[in-house]
Amino acid sequence: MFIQPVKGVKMEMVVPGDKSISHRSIMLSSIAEGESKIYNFLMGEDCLNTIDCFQKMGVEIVMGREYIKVGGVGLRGLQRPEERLDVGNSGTTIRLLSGILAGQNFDCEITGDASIQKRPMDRVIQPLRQMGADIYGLEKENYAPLAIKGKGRLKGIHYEMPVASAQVKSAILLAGLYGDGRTSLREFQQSRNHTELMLKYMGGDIEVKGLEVVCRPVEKLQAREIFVPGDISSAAFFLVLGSILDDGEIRIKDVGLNPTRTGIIDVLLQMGANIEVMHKKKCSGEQMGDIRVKRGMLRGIEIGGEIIPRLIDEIPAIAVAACFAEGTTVIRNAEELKVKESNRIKAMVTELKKLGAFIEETKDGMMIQGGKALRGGRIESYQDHRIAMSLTIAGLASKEGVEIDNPECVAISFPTFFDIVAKIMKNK
Ligand SMILES: O=C(O)C1=C[C@@H](OP(=O)(O)O)[C@@H](O)[C@H](O)C1
Ligand SMILES: C=C(OP(=O)(O)O)C(=O)O
Repeated sequence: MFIQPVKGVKMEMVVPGDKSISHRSIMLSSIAEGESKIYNFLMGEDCLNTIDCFQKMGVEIVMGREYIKVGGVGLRGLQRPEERLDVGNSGTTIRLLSGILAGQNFDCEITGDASIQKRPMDRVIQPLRQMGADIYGLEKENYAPLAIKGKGRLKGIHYEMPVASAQVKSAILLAGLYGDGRTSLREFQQSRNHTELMLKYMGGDIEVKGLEVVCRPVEKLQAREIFVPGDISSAAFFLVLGSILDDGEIRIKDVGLNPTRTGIIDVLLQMGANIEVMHKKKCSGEQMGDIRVKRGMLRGIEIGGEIIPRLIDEIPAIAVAACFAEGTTVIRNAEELKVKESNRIKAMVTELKKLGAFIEETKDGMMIQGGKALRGGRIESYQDHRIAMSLTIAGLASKEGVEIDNPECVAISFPTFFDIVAKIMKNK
């Protein structure tokens, strides 16, 4: 697919529903009691795989035009799937679902695509085993496919988290619903808290004290209406584009603004971007609002430490912004990027170099010397949606455009991405 360069953009857009919240909405509604309605659910491949897993466990999930209807079966109502569950490309699905499956009364197996089978699962296996779960890699220790022999009831534990990961935290909290008492954990750094917020919204017993989260089992979760805000991780590509094009203004409506996710806005503002957040409101326990971005004179900054979990998925897009910023940008403490859908540090460094960027890999991140225009060229997506979309933004802002191999992976989190890009290229 060829991405042609554009000079400017003036448009208002919406981005699809938040991926993290969409996954959780299906999981929690499935084990709640009663019928939930989910509005603005992300119809991306990852979230559709979550739906498929729960349908295979007997949950009735109906996709309507306006909302998705989930017939909650209660905490004890899931049925043993007749076949191996398949999460496709979705790390969130396999890790969160492991927590739920560990507490069931049946055995099952769960797997995913080639990328999932290379991603570390010991981070959930270890705490779940401490809770008494019987979970192991079927072919290779600590990797999918996983076998989970349901224990019915788990032990409440306290867990000190060695990685900043919302997926690990969520797996423990979801397993905690099946615990014999209090389950608690302390985060190493604050990660996204959608599981805590949604559990609370549906009647769960969750207490948060700083970096400590405590979960106690409840008799039931209550079905609710859930409105999923736009995904700030999808908006991020256009926040970067609006900041680096010569002439432009982009407004993105109804974007999730949960403070555990807004690191991208903080970083772009610190780089000198012209961003304004408006019309803030709260919806189903989550914050949202509109964002407006115009060109800013970006400068390089240092990014590392506690902000990393608040922008972990946006680092590929930030690397593109850094190419257009005067001076040096250094990204540190981002080792987690090496175990995502692809090694995102290596992927961005290799591909941006092909476009003419001055960028080097470091042991835990990258260093970018910005301020010179990107030439353009032919690049590879590594079948990783965030890489494909970040490099598309680089292409739109480049001198000669880019040819992207394997762009279809954007459907994992942002199926309408290239429709928006096509509009931008048409209106250039
Ligand atoms: O909990 C979630 O929904 C997610 C958590 C993050 O992963 P980690 O928990 O591995 O950091 C993030 O990268 C992923 O896209 C979604
Ligand atoms: C890392 C991601 O997702 P997951 O871990 O769910 O595959 C992502 O969407 O960037």
